[in-house]
Amino acid sequence: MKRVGLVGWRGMVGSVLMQRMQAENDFAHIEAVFFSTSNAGGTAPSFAPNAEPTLKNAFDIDELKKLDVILTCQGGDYTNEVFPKLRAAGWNGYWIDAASSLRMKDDSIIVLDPVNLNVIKDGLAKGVKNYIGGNCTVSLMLMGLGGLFQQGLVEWVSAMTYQAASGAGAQNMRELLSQMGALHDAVKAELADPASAILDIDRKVAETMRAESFPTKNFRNTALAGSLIPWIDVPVEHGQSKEEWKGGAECNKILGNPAFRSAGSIPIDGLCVRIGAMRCHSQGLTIKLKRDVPLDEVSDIIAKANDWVKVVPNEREATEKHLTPAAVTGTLTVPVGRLHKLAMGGDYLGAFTVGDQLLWGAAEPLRRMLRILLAA
Ligand SMILES: NC(=O)C1=CN([C@@H]2O[C@H](COP(=O)(O)OP(=O)(O)OC[C@H]3O[C@@H](n4cnc5c(N)ncnc54)[C@H](OP(=O)(O)O)[C@@H]3O)[C@@H](O)[C@H]2O)C=CC1
Ligand SMILES: N[C@@H](CC(=O)OP(=O)(O)O)C(=O)O
Repeated sequence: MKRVGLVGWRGMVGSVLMQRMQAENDFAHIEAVFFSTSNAGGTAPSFAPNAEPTLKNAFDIDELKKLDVILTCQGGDYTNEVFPKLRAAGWNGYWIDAASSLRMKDDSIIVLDPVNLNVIKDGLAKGVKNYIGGNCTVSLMLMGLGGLFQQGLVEWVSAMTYQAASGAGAQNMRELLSQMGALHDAVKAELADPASAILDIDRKVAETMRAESFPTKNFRNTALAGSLIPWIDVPVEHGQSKEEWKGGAECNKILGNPAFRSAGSIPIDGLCVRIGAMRCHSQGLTIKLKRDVPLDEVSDIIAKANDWVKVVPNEREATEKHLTPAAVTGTLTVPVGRLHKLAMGGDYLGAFTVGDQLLWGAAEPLRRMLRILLAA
């Protein structure tokens, strides 16, 4: 049985991972060793039957060296500190990671097996040891539209995103709810009175979200509730945010294409926007097809690409019921809808997709990579 070290298991992504690993009985197939950056020597969680009883120190290179596989959701700072030391110490095990630090390195593969199992298998055969989960927005787009890419039908994509608070972290989810509460509190009396004027309510809400006292520390002094933030992560070249750059860079790497912006890669670009959803990212997509593929064929290709994508008919009721963060949150289903040819021509496809950014966007590709390794 492989000894698998779990780091970051009690964080937000890690907790979702633990839930999924229990649901899929993954712990029956491994000897789990739980690590902590803050509580070494504490009691390890009881849900893993073959686990060591105490938490190990996540910075102890000698302990980490004893493992066959390390699966970490601890974050990029941890990876940057520990991974180079571990490799320098001669450790040759498999490193599976949620953080972005190693994604674009030549000796790592971005894992999303329903889309790139061939790339993963090729990597394993070549002795690649680092398998990194993709950016949530990228993974969710490919889970939804992977079929079109696999059939070689995509010339370029423009993705306009609507990203949930969870992508910014647990504290941001809390802050979003605090903002919602503060807005409601500001107009509670008026809301209880059906005769109150809506423009008075609106004015008070606007004053509240602009006030010094509005809880905005985690969102960099910006209101999200009742508003949106059209910038995610740090600026990079070409006027893009880093989140926007990841769309092109990671998608092409996942698909095994030449590097983004080089000959033979697929141009993928757009604007990434934070909105007041809890943990589902949504994306409005313009897809330039290489030819005018009939819509029923497009729909069929998308639907058959994997077991989780579901095509939602381009109808109002079906869209309202199945193509929203409220409908999708907490599930592995990736609905794709609003499919129609755009006014620009028959080779321009409009689409909208929604996905849980903590499941397919973060935890699920990691546990599936572990199972691929165990089966290899
Ligand atoms: N948030 C997201 O949407 C995504 C995140 N990622 C990656 O995953 C990494 C981890 O993200 P995320 O799970 O959001 O990070 P969290 O902040 O939720 O957890 C990270 C670590 O913080 C420590 N921690 C300190 N206080 C607490 C507490 N009260 N509850 C739980 N853990 C606590 C834990 O380490 P310890 O037990 O050692 O103290 C935990 O493993 C990110 O840095 C990113 O690289 C990837 C994709 C999506
Ligand atoms: N940046 C993403 C979340 C995330 O953690 O992405 P990455 O895994 O690429 O760092 C968001 O804000 O929604």
